[in-house]
Amino acid sequence: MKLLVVAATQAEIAPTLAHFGIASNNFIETENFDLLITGVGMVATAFSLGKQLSNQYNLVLNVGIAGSFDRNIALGEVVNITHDTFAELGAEDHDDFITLPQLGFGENAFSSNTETTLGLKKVKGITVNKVHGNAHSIEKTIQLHQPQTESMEGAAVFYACQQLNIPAMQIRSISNYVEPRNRESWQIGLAVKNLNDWLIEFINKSSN
Ligand SMILES: O=C(O)c1cccc(C(=O)CC[C@H]2O[C@@H](n3cnc4c(=O)[nH]cnc43)[C@H](O)[C@@H]2O)c1
Repeated sequence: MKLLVVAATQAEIAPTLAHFGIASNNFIETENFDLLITGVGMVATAFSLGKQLSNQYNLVLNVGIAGSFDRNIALGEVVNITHDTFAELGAEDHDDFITLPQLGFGENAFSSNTETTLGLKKVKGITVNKVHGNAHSIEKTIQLHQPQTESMEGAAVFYACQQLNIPAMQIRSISNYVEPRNRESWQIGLAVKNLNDWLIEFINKSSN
């Protein structure tokens, strides 16, 4: 199986690079898997995948950290985001929001199109350009999309993979709750450690 691992930043997968002795670069080919570091956000992700994604891959695995709206998910928990929506794509209508499908311009939500079972909690995410940090906008987003998690890339990876009909999965570890900005409470170190412990095991299993 040819696997492409996609992450936004090198920091999020540094323990995996160290474990496999891989020198850091934006695109790395190894014997068992390839690795793409896209940069943060959906535009950087789409551009980067546009250059590197091809049908030679049997699976694209998007990994990273994420925020959680759902307090039943612990900080540091690794989850499988199976459904992801471009939450800001649409039009404001005074106090209301018109989504892209409601405008008649196609889909705004994409899914993991693989049945691989991982034993992780399956959750529903949104992808945003602007990380939530305001009580009012958080409430409006919950009413509109009922998300459990939030990242800045996930839906872009699912979108690109759907275009080429390549199976995709999105595995993220929760670094913070989505709440009025409180950066001191983020647990990025714990999230990165747990994500990479999972990733190293997954790569080892899938290359056997
Ligand atoms: O300092 C900040 O405000 C900040 C905001 C977002 C991300 C970061 C990072 O250092 C990591 C980049 C990476 O993290 C994902 N992420 C993590 N938590 C969230 C969130 O609550 N909402 C959206 N994205 C999140 C994201 O996918 C970035 O690529 C620092």
